[in-house]
Amino acid sequence: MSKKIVYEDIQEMVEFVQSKMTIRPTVGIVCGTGLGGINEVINDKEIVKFSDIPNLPQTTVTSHAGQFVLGRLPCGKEVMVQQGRYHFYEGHDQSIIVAPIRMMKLMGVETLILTNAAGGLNQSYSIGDIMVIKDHIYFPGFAGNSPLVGPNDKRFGERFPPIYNLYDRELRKKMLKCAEQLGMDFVRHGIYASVAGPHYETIFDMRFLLKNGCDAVGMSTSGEAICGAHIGLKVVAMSGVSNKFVDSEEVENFVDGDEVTQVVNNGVSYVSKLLERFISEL
Ligand SMILES: O=P(O)(O)O[C@@H]1C[C@H](O)[C@@H](CO)O1
Ligand SMILES: Nc1nc2[nH]cnc2c(=O)[nH]1
Repeated sequence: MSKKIVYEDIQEMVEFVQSKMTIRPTVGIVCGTGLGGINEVINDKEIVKFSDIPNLPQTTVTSHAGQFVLGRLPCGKEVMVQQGRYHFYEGHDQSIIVAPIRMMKLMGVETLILTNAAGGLNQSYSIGDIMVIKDHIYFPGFAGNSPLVGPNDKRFGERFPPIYNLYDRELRKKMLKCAEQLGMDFVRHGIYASVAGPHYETIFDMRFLLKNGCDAVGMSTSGEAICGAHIGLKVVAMSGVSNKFVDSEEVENFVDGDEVTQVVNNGVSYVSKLLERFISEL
């Protein structure tokens, strides 16, 4: 387990990044597996690798680049893109997983957009659909693995943050409206089950999640969202559906890691189009 990152560490990281960058972002984007496409439309790019920033380890997931890209979208908004994230299953302390979110806040970000690759549970979903996250069930949090466990530093936020409207209602409405305007009828609105991984689910895991109202399942996002709300960011999140639950005991497997990246890569242009429109309307 890596060391715990405290407020002063985040300040040091932000000072380092700001000493090298001229962009002052108001929107933060976390790119999930295969969802780095927004970078292609960013102008005036400034890039810093996680491994160059004090206190941050490199990500261990091959499809996650491990860098921040700062720059300007065609609409003029300045953004900070986290290309690659830390996952709980990599063995990181929770404070590492959420450190980039806390950095974003100290750098001036107001709106946080989280993306991920997820398995579709809802049988009306298709591979390649995008799901705007309405709410989540955060299983690691139930089991005592919230990023907010431990001494609370008030500079990050209050001890008992209410998260009733975690995935901000107004932002979700705006995102869904943008999807409609763009004619993206494959954009859904559903419930994300966040599990620890790294193993995928058994048939009965999937049946349990589905019965309890979950539409998609993945291994990230919820802790980052909670941490974002704790520190005062407005949060919106979406999943790219990379595979689909097949409820049959005859099927050998319904998901494989390489396929997840491949499928999401194919849908990237849609995700970045949607994000570009959404950010231009913030
Ligand atoms: O970072 P995300 O949530 O997109 O990554 C998902 C979850 C696992 O890392 C991996 C499993 O397929 O993809
Ligand atoms: N836990 C989990 N994570 C995923 N990420 C992409 N697909 C899946 C899936 O089916 N299950």
